Amino acid sequence: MTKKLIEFKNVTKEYNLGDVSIKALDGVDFSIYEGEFVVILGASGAGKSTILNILGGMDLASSGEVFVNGNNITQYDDKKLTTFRAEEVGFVFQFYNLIPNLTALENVEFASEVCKDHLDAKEVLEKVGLGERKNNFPSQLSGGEQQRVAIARAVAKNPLLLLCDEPTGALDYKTGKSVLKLLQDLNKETQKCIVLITHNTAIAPIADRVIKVKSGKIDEVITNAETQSIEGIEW
Ligand SMILES: Nc1ncnc2c1ncn2[C@@H]1O[C@H](COP(=O)(O)OP(=O)(O)OP(=O)(O)O)[C@@H](O)[C@H]1O
Repeated sequence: MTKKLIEFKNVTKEYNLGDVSIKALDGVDFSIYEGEFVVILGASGAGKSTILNILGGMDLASSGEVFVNGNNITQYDDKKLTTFRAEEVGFVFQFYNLIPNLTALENVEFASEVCKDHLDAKEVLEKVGLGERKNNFPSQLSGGEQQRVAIARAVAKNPLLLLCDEPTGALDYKTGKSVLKLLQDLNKETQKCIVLITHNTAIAPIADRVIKVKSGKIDEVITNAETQSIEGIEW
């Protein structure tokens, strides 16, 4: 049986703003297995980013437990969380957050070289189709190319999982699709677990499973019997 990689157990998150308390997550339970491509889907404000931030060790749950690869990360101290973020999780955000005065290759190396089992930065850049552009600075690359560098940077760490927060949010339709295809291909080729959050229901069929979030709760979990290639999906 496939191994459970991620488990959320009754996770809550409350933000206290003066007298007002906002329940961003209200008893969230789900599991994600090794090698899965999972889409977390929900409307704006549903709690998607909060889930991803807690899963990536960037935010702390108010209560509940989060297991990653068998370890309860809610019990980690700051030092352990820093190592977890640096080595176990690859992040891809809507805005690529590349370092402007480093080349594409240097951006990838900078992030990965601190990791024990990192991959060869040049090879990963080639894999995302940017071998020829390795000496370019971010400002010399298009948005889609910058996002590919950001994906290479995340992949080169050889992390346990990739967390992608609206990775196509700043891209046009066609470029966004090619970035999703890259993620889908990477998942198929390397079996690296990918968790991608989006509000775009159209892309749900590319995932092995879809976790729907609504008002801080899990609304529904859908298993796609067959995943669809992004090329065949229009929206
Ligand atoms: N730092 C914060 N302080 C206060 N409230 C917050 C904070 N972060 C998130 N929230 C609230 O928690 C709820 C869930 O937010 P979250 O960002 O997780 O939603 P989302 O599904 O990712 O939305 P979007 O698609 O718009 O990014 C929202 O009501 C939001 O206003």
